Amino acid sequence: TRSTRPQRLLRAVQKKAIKGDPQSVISTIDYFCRHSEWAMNVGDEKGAILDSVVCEVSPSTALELGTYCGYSTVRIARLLPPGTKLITLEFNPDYAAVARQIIEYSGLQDKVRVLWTDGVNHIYICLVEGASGDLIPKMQELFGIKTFDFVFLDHWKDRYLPDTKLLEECQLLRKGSILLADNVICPGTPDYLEYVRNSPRYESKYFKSHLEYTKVEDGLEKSVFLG
Ligand SMILES: O=C(NC/C=C/[C@H]1O[C@@H](n2cnc3cncnc32)[C@H](O)[C@@H]1O)c1cc([N+](=O)[O-])cc(O)c1O
Ligand SMILES: [Mg+2]
Repeated sequence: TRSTRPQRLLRAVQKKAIKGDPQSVISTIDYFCRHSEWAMNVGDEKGAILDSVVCEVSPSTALELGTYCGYSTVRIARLLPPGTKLITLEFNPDYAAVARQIIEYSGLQDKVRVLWTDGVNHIYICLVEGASGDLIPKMQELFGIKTFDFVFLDHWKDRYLPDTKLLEECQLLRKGSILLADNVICPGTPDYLEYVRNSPRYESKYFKSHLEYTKVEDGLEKSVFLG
């Protein structure tokens, strides 16, 4: 059967990127998506904004919702000091398999710790297969996480708001926690945007950019949880 787009993206990384070099993995994926096949990675332009926010926050605990191929996982992990806990959630096993290989190819697998959700044994790779709605309530129990300093939202757009409310309910956000949301214009997350921009519990700011690898407007919304 025909390969999938994530598999073709992985093959491009294995063929063209320098093993153990995260920047080369990132550049290879961006080149592939610009010149061969578009894919829904946050991309280089919005990725630079993501980088600046990660550096500014320098989180000791971080959560990514929607790993997909692991592009933004590598972008984030390459900026984190060792010992940081970056949990990335992906419920599609095929995407998770590709992401794990891309994370390992970049040499970041020890930095990006994952705990499986099978509850049987904890294999330390930071990629958890499971749905955010099921996993968020288990963060303390499974990973010993008290609160997240940084959350990157890039999964199904209608999950941003329910998962943000779930993070609040599970007390996984503290005063000063930063939420950074991709695609708030395209494809758009209107209910999430309305919430973080009008809730007294958040201070929000929009970073105008473009949809990855295109000239279409898109942007990132950075929201500080005020407690
Ligand atoms: O649709 C987009 N992203 C959805 C991303 C979804 C990814 O997150 C996972 N997921 C979903 N809910 C989950 C819950 N729990 C765990 N993984 C989950 C899905 O298995 C997929 O790997 C998108 C679309 C465009 N676009 O131009 O069309 C551009 C973008 O930048 C995008 O991010
Ligand atoms: Mg996105």
